[in-house]
Amino acid sequence: MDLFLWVLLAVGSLIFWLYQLNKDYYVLAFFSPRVKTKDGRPVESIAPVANGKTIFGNGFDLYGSNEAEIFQHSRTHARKIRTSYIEYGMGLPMYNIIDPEVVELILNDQNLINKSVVYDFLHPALRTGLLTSTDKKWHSRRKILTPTFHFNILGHFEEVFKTESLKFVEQFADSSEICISASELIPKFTLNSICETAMGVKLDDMAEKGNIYRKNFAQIEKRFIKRISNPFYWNNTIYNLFGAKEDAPFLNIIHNFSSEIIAKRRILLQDALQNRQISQGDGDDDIYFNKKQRFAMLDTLIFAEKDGLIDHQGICEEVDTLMFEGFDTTSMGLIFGLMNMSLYADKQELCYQEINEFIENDFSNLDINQIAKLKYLDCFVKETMRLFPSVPFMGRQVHRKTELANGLILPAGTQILMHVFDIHRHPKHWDAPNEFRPERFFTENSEGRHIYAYIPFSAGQRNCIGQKYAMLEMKTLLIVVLKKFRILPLVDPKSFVFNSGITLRTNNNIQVKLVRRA
Ligand code: HEM
Repeated sequence: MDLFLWVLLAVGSLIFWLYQLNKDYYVLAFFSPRVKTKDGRPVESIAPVANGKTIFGNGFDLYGSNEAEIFQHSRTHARKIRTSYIEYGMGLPMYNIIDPEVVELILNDQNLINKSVVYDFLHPALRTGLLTSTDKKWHSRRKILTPTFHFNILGHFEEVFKTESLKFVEQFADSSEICISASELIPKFTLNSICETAMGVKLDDMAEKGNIYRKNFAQIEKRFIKRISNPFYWNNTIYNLFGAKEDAPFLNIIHNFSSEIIAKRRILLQDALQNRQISQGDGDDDIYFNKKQRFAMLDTLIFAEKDGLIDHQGICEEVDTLMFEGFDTTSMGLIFGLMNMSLYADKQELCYQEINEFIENDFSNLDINQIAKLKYLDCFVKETMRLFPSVPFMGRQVHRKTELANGLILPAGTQILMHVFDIHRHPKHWDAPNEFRPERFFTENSEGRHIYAYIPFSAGQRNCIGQKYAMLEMKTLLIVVLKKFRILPLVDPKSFVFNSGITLRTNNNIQVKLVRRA
């Protein structure tokens, strides 16, 4: 009897202790520390807590889901909850943001520049390059790479975009009309462009290897999503023991591809390294640049290596990062850009008229200055990226307790998930958010709109370093295609099923019909 009482007392005490502890930690969500408020108000009055599918908070909400279900999970919450919300799972609070007002608080906070744990899942592929690194390493890499995206350098890259765009349309030289799969052809164009501009290497004699690279990267992306959907694999040790070996063959192929590119460029640069001249100028000229040879971003890294600012491993990290960031993102922008041209004939016509006004038929004046005059095309591309942001999601991690101006206190370890896809379609900030209307971006129609309602390239310190490059590349191809062809629709986006990926994905093969202009 005594024993029974002792057991009862012990169990009662344990329950009482857990009950008390549950105020500070979501006990069943593996002791996730709770988000609190500065003035003691209920958290729900600022950010509702989403109901989980199991008693373990939200930790198993995605368990076993496929890419489309994972994508829909966040969309459904955004539709139902209609404001930024909190989830708890696997020992971590997750602050899901769909409001521009809250995104502004996060992206402007100097202490919130560390990426969320999800980006750790990219480490095997990208290691810790500019996208995934933190603190001093990130600062020093950003400093090395920033000058390579300077206006003057972009002017040189524009030459490459033009040449590659002309090569793109040359494929259809014999056809008066042709149905093409943008999903298949565009990634080849963007991979060629990034290899030449960033790496200074033409893919012409490595085309097959380029195809293999793209296929293997797609596999890595699938593995990445699988890892997100299985909370047991969020832990690196468990993943390395049970999941990582399946990644190895894909990783080897992409790392070998980038190593081969680096080796090729090192040979090309050997002369330049021997006789290198470093411009002493300030600002515009403050970049390693050999005038006899076309500059590539990789050159900056190789020269920085000579100055002891980066090592070979660091160069590989940045090359893998630039390849990945610079090819898949612009691919999606262009695929959806061509699709929207095909779907909205009247808006395509406005782009075409404008292009005809400013760009010669032989493209002789197609340069960065002329492209800047194409205001409607600019709005068209922006609207495409609003509805189909190549990077639909960004994550940050709170490394020490942080108070936000909206009254929330986020404990250390909180994962901040910014859903760009939902922010870009937030009904409070966008009229008829699902309609394609480039005119929204006219200056007079943008007045009063929250600046953070549109963040395809992020904002703040960790914004996209390649945004001007990306816009230029996408516009150049659209200009060349539009000058030569009318673009007709072959797909209905209503039938699309979106998938979660590192970038926005759909299983649908996006095709368009090109009809040669007279
Ligand atoms: C349509 C095309 C593109 C889109 C929509 C895009 C979007 C973004 C976004 C949203 C981020 C922030 C990611 C985050 O915070 O997690 C980012 C970062 C980055 N992007 Fe882009 N990007 C594009 C093209 C490019 C290109 C062409 C390059 C390079 C050639 C590039 C290089 C990078 C790098 C290196 C970062 C990391 C910057 C840092 O953390 O300092 N991106 N991009």
